Amino acid sequence: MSDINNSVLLSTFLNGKKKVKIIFHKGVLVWDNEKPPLEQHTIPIENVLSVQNDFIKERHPAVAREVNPNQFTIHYTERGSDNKWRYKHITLRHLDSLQVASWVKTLQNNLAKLNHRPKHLLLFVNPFGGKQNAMQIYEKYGKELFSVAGVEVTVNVSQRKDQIKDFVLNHNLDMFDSIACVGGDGTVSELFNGLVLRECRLKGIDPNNIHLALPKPNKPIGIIPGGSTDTIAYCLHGTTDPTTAVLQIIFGDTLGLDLVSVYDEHNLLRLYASVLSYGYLGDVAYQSDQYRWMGPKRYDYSGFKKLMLNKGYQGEIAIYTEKKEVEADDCRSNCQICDTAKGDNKKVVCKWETIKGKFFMVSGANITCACSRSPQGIAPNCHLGDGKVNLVLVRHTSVINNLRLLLRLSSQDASVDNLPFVETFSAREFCFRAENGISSKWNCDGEIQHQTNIRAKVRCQLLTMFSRGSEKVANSTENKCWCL
Ligand SMILES: Nc1ncnc2c1ncn2[C@@H]1O[C@H](COP(=O)(O)OP(=O)(O)OP(=O)(O)O)[C@@H](O)[C@H]1O
Repeated sequence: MSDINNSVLLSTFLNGKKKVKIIFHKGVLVWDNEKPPLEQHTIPIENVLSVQNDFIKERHPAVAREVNPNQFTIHYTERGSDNKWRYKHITLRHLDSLQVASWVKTLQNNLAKLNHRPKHLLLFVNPFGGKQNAMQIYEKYGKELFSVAGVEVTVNVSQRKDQIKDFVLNHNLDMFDSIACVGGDGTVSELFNGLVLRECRLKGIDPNNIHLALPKPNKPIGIIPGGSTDTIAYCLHGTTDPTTAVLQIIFGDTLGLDLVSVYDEHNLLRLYASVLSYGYLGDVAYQSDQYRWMGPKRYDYSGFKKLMLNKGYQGEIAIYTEKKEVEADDCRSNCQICDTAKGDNKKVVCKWETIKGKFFMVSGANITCACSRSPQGIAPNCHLGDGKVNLVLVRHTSVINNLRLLLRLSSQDASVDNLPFVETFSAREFCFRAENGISSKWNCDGEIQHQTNIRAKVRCQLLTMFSRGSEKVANSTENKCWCL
């Protein structure tokens, strides 16, 4: 770090025919600083992907490429106000090749110090989810950027459901320093379920024992959205923009994401990262899977049908909590609450509380569950890594109230928690038991879970995710839908 602070460079280069005065000082590149603020560029080295000498253009392909000693390119990124990161580059020329060499060497040395950046990435691609274009997403948005940043990518295209999970469980992953996937929430879920079970196996921990701490997978995980809703990616990065997701992996910065382990009476059923939902959303997931050929529109179709049916489910919910009221704090980049939870080893005193009733929907949200169609999500105050879920209970009422709920879910500003038939509780664990013999399915990160009576426990920051987090965005013009 001290070297970064000590290097100072100041030169005037040519960019095309334009003169560019550029300074590198205290790890920050600044150019165009004589221009109005909006046209200036201030790029910390952490936002630079690479710095490369250019090559002299060869007339014949058989001739080996020769380095141009008078020209180099800085590949860098800038963040827009909409949480989207953009890739840019600037080519700089100088008659004095020593100037060029000095800039390239200094910047490359500074970049080399960012040794948390991935170098060998294992990338899973699910060609089945979303619009079935995950491979095209990688080719279009990922391939070139990874190459510019010097990340060696090994692509593994999944051939069947659960293949990603089986692969990470059974293969040696030592040659990779990081793992990512192109897919939706179901693909991410396969990946982390496999990684946690792998770690349990390696450390001899019984994953079915709810009382044991689950081991953290030892590699950071990246997500490039390629599914239908992509809630996990949206909640991490504040957007489902694929370029942004690729850049989050390249930057190498991470944050801790809670996972929730779900059990029946005897065994671990699975771990989830976004939401475990019973009633309406469980029914929608169950039915919409039969309409997968419709693509993402299947959720709108099944969602509307289930909304009009207005089924209610009798059940008993027990929550384990030290304070059931939810604090109204957003989780953004460098979240203080998640930061505190990370290093917090002190035992909290919790107690069980029971709630009974007839519910339209019961959801244990591990993250806000925001997505482009539901900018606030079902649990707007939920944190990525605070060790708690927000349990959102929607009482069974009228179709009109269900409509109000769904309008709130698709609203940019209003949230569901102040509707009179919605209660939200903060919990570290929860149990659900169906009553009266009529039951729904559980929707677990978009996958159907058939067991009805379950117990769920939050595992604080079990995953290390590639992301710099998100900032609040003022307005969104994206589509709204009926279901979520
Ligand atoms: N090659 C494959 N063939 C069939 N299914 C697959 C394959 N690879 C993965 N899967 C499964 O595909 C399912 C759907 O994938 P995914 O969840 O990524 O997409 P989605 O459901 O469209 O998106 P989202 O969950 O974000 O709404 C997952 O259950 C995953 O396990």
